[in-house]
Amino acid sequence: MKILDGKQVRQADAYTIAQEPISPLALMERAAHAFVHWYINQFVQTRPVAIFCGQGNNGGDGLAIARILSQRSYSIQVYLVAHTSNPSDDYRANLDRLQGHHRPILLSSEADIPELSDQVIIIDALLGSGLNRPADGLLAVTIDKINHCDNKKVAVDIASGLFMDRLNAPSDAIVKPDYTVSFQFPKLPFLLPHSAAYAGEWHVVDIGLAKDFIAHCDTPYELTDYESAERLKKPRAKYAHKGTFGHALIIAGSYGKVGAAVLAAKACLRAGVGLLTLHIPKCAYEIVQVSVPEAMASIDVKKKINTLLPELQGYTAVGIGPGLGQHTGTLQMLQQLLSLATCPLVIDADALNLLSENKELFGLIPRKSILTPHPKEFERLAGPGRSDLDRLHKGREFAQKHGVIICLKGAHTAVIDDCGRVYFNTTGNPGMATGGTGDVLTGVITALLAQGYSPVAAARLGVYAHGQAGDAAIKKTGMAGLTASDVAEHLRLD
Ligand SMILES: NC(=O)C1=CN([C@@H]2O[C@H](COP(=O)(O)OP(=O)(O)OC[C@H]3O[C@@H](n4cnc5c(N)ncnc54)[C@H](OP(=O)(O)O)[C@@H]3O)[C@@H](O)[C@H]2O)[C@@H](O)CC1
Ligand SMILES: [K+]
Repeated sequence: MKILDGKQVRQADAYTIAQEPISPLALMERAAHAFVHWYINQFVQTRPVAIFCGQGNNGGDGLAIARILSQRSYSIQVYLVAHTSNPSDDYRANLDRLQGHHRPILLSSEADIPELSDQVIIIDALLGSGLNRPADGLLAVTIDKINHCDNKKVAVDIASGLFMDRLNAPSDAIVKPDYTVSFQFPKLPFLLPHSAAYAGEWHVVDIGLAKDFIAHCDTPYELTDYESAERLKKPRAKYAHKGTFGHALIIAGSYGKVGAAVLAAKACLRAGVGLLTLHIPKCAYEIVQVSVPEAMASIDVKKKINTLLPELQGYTAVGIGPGLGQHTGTLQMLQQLLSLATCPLVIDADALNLLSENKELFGLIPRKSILTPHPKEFERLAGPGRSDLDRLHKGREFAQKHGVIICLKGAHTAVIDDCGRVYFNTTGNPGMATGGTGDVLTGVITALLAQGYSPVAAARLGVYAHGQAGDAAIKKTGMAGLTASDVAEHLRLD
């Protein structure tokens, strides 16, 4: 699913109106019905509804939603905030249509803002994607009051006060909803850590904007959702043998961090690799042979760290990093690997830290290698970002400049390809913020690369499957109890 900017959404809107054709008012009605369809599946009729409306089209949606809910026997009360001398035509039309069903209350000062009982659900339709300055005056006061209620809150399209395409200042008044029901597309701030709190749990509803327009819309931002993940998957052929699914080499582990190598190996096998060799220091030999009997071991000359690059011939993908440590001998091995590798690599954890400390090695990284930093590791690589958006721009620049793919890990891990396109992941949960899940991810992506997936597909599908495994695992363990081993165990690539 694509993520469009405000201008593109307006263009999609105008194109649909002209080509379908459909009147703007009928399109607003369709959007309101799509919202209500979601709403009635979520909240029972016995919960009263307070709908706060502005005077743009977002407010028009709110009024249409109020009418449709009232026709469905929901008990509603509309509160209007007059913030412009020029209300939109479709706002006016829906205000007319509401007459006979319901009498809205106009809020003209702070004292008019109602105290709501706990049972009331708040629908926020004050401001939408047409926000062109921070909310102030009575709008800001109303937003503040809404935020101070414990009531459940649902934003129509986007939380009032949240900019779609630019950063808000920390002091801006923005509704903090429990849910956002977004029309046709998610908005970029839903995917960024600092603004995600202003989206709550977000849902996208189809309002029938023209599919051909959307298909041709050029945007750097997309989601990896269920449909796109399914499209990325390659079926496993009936007459396949273990050679069909590649031979992965994972270079991992050091004294005290052998577990990282084990986790990466288990995940690699669960993600369907044909053969796996683990290159490990001597101290890890017995641990690995016992805990991952399916993997072959390549043993380093050193007891506690990896220093000697094995012969690379025959491997279809190489992953390096989990539990590696940052010893000088290991750095030399990494340098050798970067120079000699003929296939793309997966570079994680300590291998990334070694690169950050030795930036002159960037030029050696094989093209289309996959780097999997968490935000701190990314800052060490590319410098600090002033904001999430700035970090994302830095990621796009870095990926293009060095011809690599970056998995910038977070709640919505961003896979950034070497053309600067960004694919936000939609699976996973906060339980996965625990030691070892990164090692599991390295194993999964290395397995997919080894099986012949393109690096971008391996990164997108790997990140998606990793999150999906975390989601499956918490059904048994709960969020707090989730371990990286649970994630590895619940991986399912078909
Ligand atoms: N294609 C779709 O997806 C569809 C979208 N639809 C809906 O339309 C919504 C977008 O509608 P919209 O453009 O009218 O914007 P919206 O935010 O309601 O109002 C903007 C008005 O408020 C004003 N204003 C701006 N900032 C302000 C501020 N801080 N404080 C005070 N005033 C401020 C500004 O006027 P100004 O005061 O600048 O003259 C402007 O007139 C979208 O979110 C969705 O809900 C559906 O109906 C159908 C299909
Ligand atoms: K809103």
